[in-house]
Amino acid sequence: MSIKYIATSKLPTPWGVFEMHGFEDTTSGKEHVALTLGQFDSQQAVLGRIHSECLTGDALFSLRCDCGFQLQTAMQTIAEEGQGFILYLRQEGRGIGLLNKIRAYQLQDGGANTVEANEMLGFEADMRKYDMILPMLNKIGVEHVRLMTNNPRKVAAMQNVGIEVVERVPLQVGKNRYNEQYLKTKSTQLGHMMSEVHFTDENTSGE
Ligand SMILES: Nc1nc2c(ncn2[C@@H]2O[C@H](COP(=O)(O)OP(=O)(O)OP(=O)(O)O)[C@@H](O)[C@H]2O)c(=O)[nH]1
Repeated sequence: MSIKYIATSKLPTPWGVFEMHGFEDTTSGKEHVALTLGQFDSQQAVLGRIHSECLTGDALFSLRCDCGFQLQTAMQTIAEEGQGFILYLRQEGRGIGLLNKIRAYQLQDGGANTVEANEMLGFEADMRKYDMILPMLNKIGVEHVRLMTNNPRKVAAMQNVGIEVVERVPLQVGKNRYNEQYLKTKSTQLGHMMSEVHFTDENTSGE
């Protein structure tokens, strides 16, 4: 994998004006994005998130997952703090791609859970890789992180490439009647650290 920095622009959002840095994985052709807000001191632990692409949740308002809620909450929290970053990684569907995720959703409509559906299609439950994060974090000047995630694999992935995770900040938002089973499976089979009590039930009664 070889990550090439391409360009930086402003990205005005409802939560603040972020800087958007574009990167290309010249081996796979995948295009990744880092959003930053504020100036970083390399000695300081910066609030941040690694977010994997979820077209359905991030852009199409899907209630099948918690992705869109997590992305929005992370951007809002960074804006409130006045500083932080998001690495938006183009590994849709935990790395199986959008069309395979739709195949997996079809199987889930028939009763499989999110892990079983991946396996029925011949994939591992989680195919994501995180090798791109080091060159991206180097470019935006981050060495120490307070990571917003419930996923211990992301904490390990950062530490594996030499980035210190000073603190894991839980990000439990967006529970609703459509994703309850999905969140439960993430917790019981994918190792996500989630406690029922901290879920917020947002605008998603589904009535
Ligand atoms: N294969 C598959 N992928 C899914 C499904 N639901 C969501 N996803 C993908 O799961 C990934 C979730 O990414 P993140 O929110 O960054 O990561 P996470 O593992 O949930 O960890 P957190 O940091 O706690 O949110 C995205 O790539 C989604 O497209 C599903 O049912 N099947």
